[in-house]
Amino acid sequence: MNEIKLVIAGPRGNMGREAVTLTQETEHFSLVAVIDSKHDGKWLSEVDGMPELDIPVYTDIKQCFTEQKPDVLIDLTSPEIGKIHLEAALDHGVRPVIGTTGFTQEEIDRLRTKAEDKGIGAIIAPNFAIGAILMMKFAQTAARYMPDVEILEMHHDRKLDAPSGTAHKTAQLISEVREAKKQGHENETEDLQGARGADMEGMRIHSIRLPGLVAHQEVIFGGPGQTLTIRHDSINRASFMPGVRLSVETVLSLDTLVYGLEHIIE
Ligand SMILES: NC(=O)c1ccc[n+]([C@@H]2O[C@H](COP(=O)([O-])OP(=O)(O)OC[C@H]3O[C@@H](n4cnc5c(N)ncnc54)[C@H](O)[C@@H]3O)[C@@H](O)[C@H]2O)c1
Ligand SMILES: O=C(O)C1=N[C@H](C(=O)O)CCC1
Repeated sequence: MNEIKLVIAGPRGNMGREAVTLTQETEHFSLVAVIDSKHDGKWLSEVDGMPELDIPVYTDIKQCFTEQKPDVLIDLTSPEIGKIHLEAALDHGVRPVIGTTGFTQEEIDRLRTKAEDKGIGAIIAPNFAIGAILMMKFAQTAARYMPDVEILEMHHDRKLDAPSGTAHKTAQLISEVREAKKQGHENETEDLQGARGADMEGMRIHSIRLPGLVAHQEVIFGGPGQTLTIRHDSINRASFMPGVRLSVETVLSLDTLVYGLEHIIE
């Protein structure tokens, strides 16, 4: 396979560190620069706790793209910054692989049009773990037969966004196969605000944040006399790296924006 020149945004984070390791362990991946919120002009090796790599650190993504001309950007920063970086990548003809969440459908549609106008691929992946993609696919299938469903997502307590991108995507996939439906008792009340969770087309989404967790989700279906629970657990961030690698390799041959790895692992 040809060498792929990569830039990682957020290299000091939990995911960014794993991604830096991935680039070092993958023969055809060449990490040419990283984008950090500080340490501009340093080498990665000069940043506390980072590996001994002579890779330049930039704080200005545009400067980075102009000087390094990477093929692919991997963004693992925050929902707010991920959006800005995706747009900057498209503007510079760099193919973005975005791991951050929080994109609205309108934003996705607009960015897809932009990617298509430029004729380059882009991937937004709310969850890179293959098991999580399967959980979502299985949940979509189950919802055709058991439309009463609640989603329980559980993450570490450093997570900024709620509900998780995965829960949101799961609800969206389920809504493609089931009619909107109010669940629970028609006269139910919330004596404590939020007790019934968020409401998406009648599906309830509950977000748990605790130290010790990484990323977990249960999709619980209920029908007369039975329940079905589909559960996925990421027990460490290495679980996301095969999906990151697949995304980088796939985005090169796309000419549109793909939202969700379920479109890639058919
Ligand atoms: N898609 C997935 O499978 C998946 C998996 C895990 C996490 N995530 C998402 O990825 C993101 C990162 O997760 P994490 O656990 O590594 O978080 P983290 O807080 O450990 O790391 C985020 C890093 O981004 C850096 N950063 C912030 N602003 C920046 C900027 N302007 N430029 C460059 N770097 C900047 C921070 O300094 C930090 O080092 C989150 O949005 C999270 O929800 C996605
Ligand atoms: O750690 C996080 O933050 C994660 N976010 C993703 C989400 O919002 O769905 C899933 C993987 C971990």
